[in-house]
Amino acid sequence: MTDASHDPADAAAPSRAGRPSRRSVIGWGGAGLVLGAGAAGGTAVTLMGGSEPAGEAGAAVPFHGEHQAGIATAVPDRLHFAAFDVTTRDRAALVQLLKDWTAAAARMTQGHAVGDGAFGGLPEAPPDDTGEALGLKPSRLTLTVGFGPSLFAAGRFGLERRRPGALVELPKFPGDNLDAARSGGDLCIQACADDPQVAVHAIRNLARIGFGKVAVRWSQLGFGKTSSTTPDAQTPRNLFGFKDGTSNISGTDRPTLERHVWVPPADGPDWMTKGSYLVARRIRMHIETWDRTSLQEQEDVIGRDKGEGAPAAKAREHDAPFLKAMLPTAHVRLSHPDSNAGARMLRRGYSFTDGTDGLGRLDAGLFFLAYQRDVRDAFIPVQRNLARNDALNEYIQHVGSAVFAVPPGVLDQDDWWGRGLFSS
Ligand SMILES: C=CC1=C(C)c2cc3[nH]c(cc4nc(cc5[nH]c(cc1n2)c(C)c5CCC(=O)O)C(CCC(=O)O)=C4C)c(C)c3C=C
Ligand SMILES: [Fe+2]
Repeated sequence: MTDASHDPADAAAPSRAGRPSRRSVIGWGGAGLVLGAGAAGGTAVTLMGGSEPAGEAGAAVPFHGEHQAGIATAVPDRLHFAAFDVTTRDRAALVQLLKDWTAAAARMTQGHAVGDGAFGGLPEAPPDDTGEALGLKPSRLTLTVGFGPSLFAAGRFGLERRRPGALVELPKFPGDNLDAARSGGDLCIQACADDPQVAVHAIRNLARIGFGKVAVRWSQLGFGKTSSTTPDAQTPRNLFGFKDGTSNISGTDRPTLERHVWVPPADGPDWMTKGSYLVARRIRMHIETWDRTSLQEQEDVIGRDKGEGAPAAKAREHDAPFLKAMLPTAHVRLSHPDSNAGARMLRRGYSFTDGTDGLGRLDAGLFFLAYQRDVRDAFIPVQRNLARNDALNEYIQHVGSAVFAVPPGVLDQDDWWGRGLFSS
C-alpha cells in the first residue's frame, strides 16, 4: 500500500500521478471548487472566495490537532464504526499499518483519494482507492482510532506494561445480553460524516489497507445522531421519539471537556494525555413495545416530556431538571450527574436499524458512544445505576459492548496514530 505521508494533502495541486484529487473533481464538475485547506488547515476555502467553517455540512474537518477529531467536533448525521482484530503477530507490521492508516485518513478527511487515487495508475494493479467517494465533498468526515484492552495482552506486541489503568474491561451489568461477535476488538475506527457513502468509503479503504494484518471483527452503521455536541442546534430525537442530547457536554465547553473528557497528564500514562476513553454499546430498542405504551408512561420513563423535551414539572427543554419531580426510576433522574457523584460523559450515539429479527420486529436501537476521561468514574457507575433501576430497561437491551483507549490527536504530517504508544 502506498504511504502517502510524504505527499502533502494539498487540494490545489494535482495528485502525484497528475490526476485531480477527490475534492478538485467536485470543483471541476462545477459545484463549489474547494481549494486550500491543507491537511492541518482549519477551514476549506472555496472558489467563490468565501470560507467554509469546518462545522458546516460538506466542509473538511481538520485532521491534525491536539485531540482527535470525532470527539468534541460537531456530530454529522452518519456513522460507520468498525472494530478490528489484529491478525498479524509482527509488531513492525502493526506499526506500519498505523502509519499507513494515518496517511490515508489525513487524505480522506480532507476530501482526497487514498494514495495515487482510483484510476489512471498501472493497469496491472488494483488502484489505491476504491473510487466510490470520487466527486463527493469531504462531508465533515472524521476518523477516530482507538485501542482495545486485548491489544495489550501479554505475548502479543509487548504492550502489557503500557496499558492504561483506566482501560478496564467493562463488568457484566444486570440485564446485559452481549453477543461476543458484536463486542470487543483490538482496534476501532469511528467514521462520522454527513454523507454515508463517504463514511463507508473511509472504513472500506482502511480495512483494505489492513488486509493481511487486521480483520474486521464487527461493524455498525448509524444514522440520525442521537446526541449533539452543538447545543445551539436543534436537539436530535432517538427512535423512541424523544429529544436526546439535551444535557450533553458541548464541544466548545473547554472547562467541562478538560474535566470530564480529555485525559490530563496527571492521570497517565503519558501516551494517553489529551486522549479519551470510548465506550460503545449496541442497545436494542424494543420499539413495538414502546409504541404500545401510553404517552404518560413514556414521559415518566424518560423524565422529560415528549414534545418540548422539558424536564418533569418544567416548561422548556433547557430548564434545569428538578430530579425529585421525576419518578425514582426515571432515566434522566438516574443518569443525571447529581445521582452519580458528578459523573459526566460526552455522548455521541447514533440510531440504527438492521432489518428484522425473524419475529417480525425491527432490529433497531441506539448505538451508544460515550467519551470520558475515565470509564471507572463515568460510564461504569452510571450504567450500574441504570442497569439496576432504570424504567427504560423494560424497553431496551444491551447486546454489544466494547471499550477503547482513544489516543491524542495526530499533530502533523510526521506524526501517526499510536506513535506515543509504540515509541519508548
Ligand atoms: C450509561 C449511560 C447511558 C446509557 C446506556 C443511556 C441509554 C439511553 N438513553 C436514552 C435516552 C435518553 N437519555 C437521556 C439523557 C441521558 N442519558 C445518559 C446516559 C445514558 N443513556 C445521560 C448521562 C443523560 C443526561 C442526564 C442529564 O444530565 O440530565 C435523555 C434525555 C435528554 C438528554 O439530556 O439527552 C434521553 C431521551 C435511550 C433511549 C437509551 C438507550 C437506548
Ligand atoms: Fe440516556
